[in-house]
Amino acid sequence: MTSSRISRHLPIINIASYLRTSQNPEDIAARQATSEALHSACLQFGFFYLDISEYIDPGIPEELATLAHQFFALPQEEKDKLSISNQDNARGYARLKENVTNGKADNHEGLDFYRPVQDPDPRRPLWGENQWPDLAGFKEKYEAWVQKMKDLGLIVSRRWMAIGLGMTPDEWQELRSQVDDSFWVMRAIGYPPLPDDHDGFSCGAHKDYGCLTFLYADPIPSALQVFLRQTGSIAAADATGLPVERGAEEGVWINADPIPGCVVCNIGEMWEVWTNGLYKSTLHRVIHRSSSYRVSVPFFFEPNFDSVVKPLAAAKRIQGAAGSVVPEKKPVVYGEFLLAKVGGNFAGGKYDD
Ligand SMILES: N=C(N)NCCCC[C@H](N)C(=O)O
Ligand SMILES: O=C(O)CCC(=O)C(=O)O
Ligand SMILES: [Fe+2]
Repeated sequence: MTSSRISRHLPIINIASYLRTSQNPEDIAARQATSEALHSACLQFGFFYLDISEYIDPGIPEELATLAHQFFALPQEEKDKLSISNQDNARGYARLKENVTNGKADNHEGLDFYRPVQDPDPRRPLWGENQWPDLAGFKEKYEAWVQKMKDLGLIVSRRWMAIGLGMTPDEWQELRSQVDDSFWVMRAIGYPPLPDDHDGFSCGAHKDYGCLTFLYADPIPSALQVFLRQTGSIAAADATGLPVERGAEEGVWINADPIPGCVVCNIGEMWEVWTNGLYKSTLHRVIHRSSSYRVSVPFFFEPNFDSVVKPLAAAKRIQGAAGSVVPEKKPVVYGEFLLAKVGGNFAGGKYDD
């Protein structure tokens, strides 16, 4: 069994081997192959599918989507009761077009949850309390998902970094201490079809902020799109890509349609710093035009709030061995970076003064 196959351009990587801890040669070889597939997926795309069907029953994320549909179908005044303005302007419900990307209103509504904090204070940015809908099973099922996705983040990082990036056990322990209390974010996003006259996107082009995003979405094609920079290999790989964009950087937008049993996974900007640019965090956007209401549930596995993210020795060794001279990226305190990002997500935030 191979752990990776190329389909619709983005690799599909099955993590089953990571769930087995045995040291028999077959399992070791399978984990090696999985890590190599992750490494090359990130060198090439920064985006891939993780087949998690042996890790979690595929019916479980479908239940999350069903609950999200129920929530978004409530009357506007019911949804507004959970408004982010009740809290820290981040945790809770944001109306259609309240989120802004690249200066334009996004045609989606969303319900955001963050890692709970010890001493909540709604006046402190990001430090309020989560607001859960009063729908049977909602909180329990989403909280169970948070636990599974946090574990997945650690399982994937550990094997991948040790084998794929060639980290020593000590180096992994050091990195582990920066993600073991992840300041995770989870969103339920609701996308009505994009009106023809809307000046913007369902979600404008952006990079994710942290480490790893695990996205479940309704099985609707042609919504999420990923920007592939136009390099020789990508140009050759692309047969059905959308029209080439001419801008600062050339490339193609390809669809990342849902695949049963898989989550779409991409690396965020902190990974770009850790790998000193060896891995690139990839732009993506959502253009949802089909007639149905679309729901997606991204889980963002992020560093700890206080983590100081800086280029890893393992990445610099790889760059050194390849003879590439790469200027070293500056350290970033994750929590500060996140605060600046979230502050920019709204047209006129309450912390603007
Ligand atoms: N935590 C994450 N990645 N949330 C999604 C970001 C969506 C883009 C955002 N409005 C922006 O302009 O950055
Ligand atoms: O809804 C999607 O497919 C993607 C959403 C996304 O990229 C995000 O929330 O960061
Ligand atoms: Fe995203």
